[in-house]
Amino acid sequence: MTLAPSELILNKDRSIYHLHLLPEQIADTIITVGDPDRVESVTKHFDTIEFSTQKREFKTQTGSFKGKRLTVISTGIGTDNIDIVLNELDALANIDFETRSIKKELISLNIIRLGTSGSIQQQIPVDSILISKKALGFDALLHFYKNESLRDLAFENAFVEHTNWSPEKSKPYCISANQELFKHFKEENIFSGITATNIGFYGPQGRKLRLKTQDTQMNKKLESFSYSGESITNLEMETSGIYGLSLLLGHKAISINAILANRTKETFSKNPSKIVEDMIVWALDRIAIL
Ligand SMILES: O=P(O)(O)O[C@H]1O[C@H](CO)[C@@H](O)[C@H]1O
Ligand SMILES: O=c1cc[nH]c(=O)[nH]1
Repeated sequence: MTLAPSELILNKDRSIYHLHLLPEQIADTIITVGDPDRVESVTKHFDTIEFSTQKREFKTQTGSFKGKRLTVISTGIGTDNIDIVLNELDALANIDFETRSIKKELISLNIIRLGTSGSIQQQIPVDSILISKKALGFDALLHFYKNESLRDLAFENAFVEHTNWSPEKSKPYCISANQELFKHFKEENIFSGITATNIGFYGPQGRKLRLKTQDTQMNKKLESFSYSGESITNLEMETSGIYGLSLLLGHKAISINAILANRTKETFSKNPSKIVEDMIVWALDRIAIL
């Protein structure tokens, strides 16, 4: 099947539409960060940088760390951007841009998010690092793809019942991390749990400045929810989309976050850049031996 110009969109230089990348410019292991400025916070540790580009919020650098070729890309904020980044990275790896057709041999990328997040459990303090064992998506991204076989429907239904989830919102979807990557990164001093991915930073994460939220008890309900001994630990805005699309496309994904806020204790890190740097340094050493 040939992909039409309206579906697989290439720029004049044959790069993919939003990311502005050519297939040979990405590595098989990709680090995603939300903030474009965080790309260089990662690549400043590299031995060499072979390539840099930026279009909109999507900044990319490919280089080498301890002999391993890595690409670091910023996604900006939200799962709407994750739709673009994951589909375009997959196209770079698995679509032949000359014939505009899907390759016979598909590549599986390692996708590692190094993000920031807010904890909703007392015992997960600011300035800690957390790996997402599962993601619970409050965004609607995955509902636009055929996805039933990937989801933990029993978990989702228990959560909807516990929270009395409004039918006006999209149904939360629950997706697991890649188990191999989860085991590779999990360590004693690193927290793990279920990450809720939200479609906003304020109302959708229960923050109240001037506007009232639809359910003022939502964060308390998230904190008290437990299913098969597992709890929701933290809130951010990309992991569910990364886990869902990676599984659908045959890539391996893990999301690691520096905890900047503790919503239960109403605290925020006094030095957020330090824990983000600590996370980067720790994660790079684990990524180098993947
Ligand atoms: O720091 P990043 O990776 O952007 O992650 C978190 O920070 C942003 C909100 O401040 C959202 O993208 C959220 O997921
Ligand atoms: O509370 C927080 C902190 C960082 N990122 C989020 O999305 N929420």
